[in-house]
Amino acid sequence: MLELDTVTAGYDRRAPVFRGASLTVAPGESVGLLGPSGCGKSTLARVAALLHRPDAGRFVLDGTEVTAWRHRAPRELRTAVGVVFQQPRTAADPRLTLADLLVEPLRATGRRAEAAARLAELAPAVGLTPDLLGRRAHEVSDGQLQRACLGRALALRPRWLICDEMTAMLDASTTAALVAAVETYREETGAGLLAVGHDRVLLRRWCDRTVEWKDCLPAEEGP
Ligand SMILES: Nc1ncnc2c1ncn2[C@@H]1O[C@H](COP(=O)(O)OP(=O)(O)OP(=O)(O)O)[C@@H](O)[C@H]1O
Repeated sequence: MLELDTVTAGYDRRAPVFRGASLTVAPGESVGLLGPSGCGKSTLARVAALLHRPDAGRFVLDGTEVTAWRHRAPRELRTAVGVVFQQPRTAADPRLTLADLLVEPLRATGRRAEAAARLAELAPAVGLTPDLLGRRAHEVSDGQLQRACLGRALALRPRWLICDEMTAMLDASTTAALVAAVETYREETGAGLLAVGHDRVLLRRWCDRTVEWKDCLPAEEGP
């Protein structure tokens, strides 16, 4: 279970972006989080991806309360969550070839020996042909780079996947291919998904249920 319970977070403790947001995703479930631009969806997604420490509230992942974020988070929690962002250009190290990008998490966790075998599975799973694997970020399209970023997120076989506007800048066919790659992975592994975005039609079609941002927040005080 992924449980965000009355979380307050932002970038200035005196003026948080949101207060008291709650959201739960069951194992194997896919939840789409919809809301207006700037409300804080990405910030909440980053809390769930162990990338942003909240100011208050609880985050419980598979029964373990998270008390440390980013590099301080225990490895078994960090590797349980894969994350894909909107902008592959800012999320990918430009020095790496797509092949190295795909298996970067294996190298970072001391599992270099598994890299070749995992690469052979990941590249076709995200639709990257062998000719693309030797190229660097500046030599591929946004869609091709985003495929590599999705592959990287799947490299350690996470139990949870967080897709923050993963397809916002992609065309319809690349969007469909990336959604299909996520769903194939989920069918194989039973992973849960939190997909954040504005595209109501896409998220309703993709996810088991969608949640409106306002429904994550506490009901307003009565008059
Ligand atoms: N690193 C940061 N430092 C300071 N403020 C930030 C930072 N990142 C985001 N913000 C601000 O926090 C607020 C919420 O941003 P966030 O990206 O979480 O919203 P969002 O709902 O995901 O928006 P969008 O749908 O446009 O991506 C915005 O006002 C934004 O300007």
